[in-house]
Amino acid sequence: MSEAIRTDTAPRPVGAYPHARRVGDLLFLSGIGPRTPGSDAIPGNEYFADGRLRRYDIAAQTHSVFANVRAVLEASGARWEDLVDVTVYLTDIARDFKAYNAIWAEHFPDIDTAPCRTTLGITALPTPIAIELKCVASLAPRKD
Ligand SMILES: N/C(=C\C=C\C(=O)O)C(=O)O
Repeated sequence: MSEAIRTDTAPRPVGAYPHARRVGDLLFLSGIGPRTPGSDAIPGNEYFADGRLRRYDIAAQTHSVFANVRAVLEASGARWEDLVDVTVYLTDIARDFKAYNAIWAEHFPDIDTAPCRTTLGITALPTPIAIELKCVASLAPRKD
């Protein structure tokens, strides 16, 4: 049996999926991006008059996606420290890895308690975002 979690404190899903699903002591999050809950605005994005993306700010997006992941965790009864595995998708890994990696270290300062991480460069994401996180959290008691 599993429980689907949806929350207004995270960006609305762009398809028919929940923000997270709890299966026993494990919590699986859907891919979460940096869109602002409620408005869909992407922090730091600037657009030309015709709507094309002019520039984006990977630092602003990275802080925002972490805040959104925190919101889903909290709505699910989990904490930041419960994250055990994170897959990070970047649409321009050559440009953005360094800045994103530095912000990651701010949010996970202790390597002994940080989640496992895999970072991938990909061609595109479904919305005009540059970073998306796919996370797994464990609600089982930890020993560290
Ligand atoms: N998780 C998905 C998209 C998320 C986009 C966003 O947060 O902007 C999906 O399509 O599976």
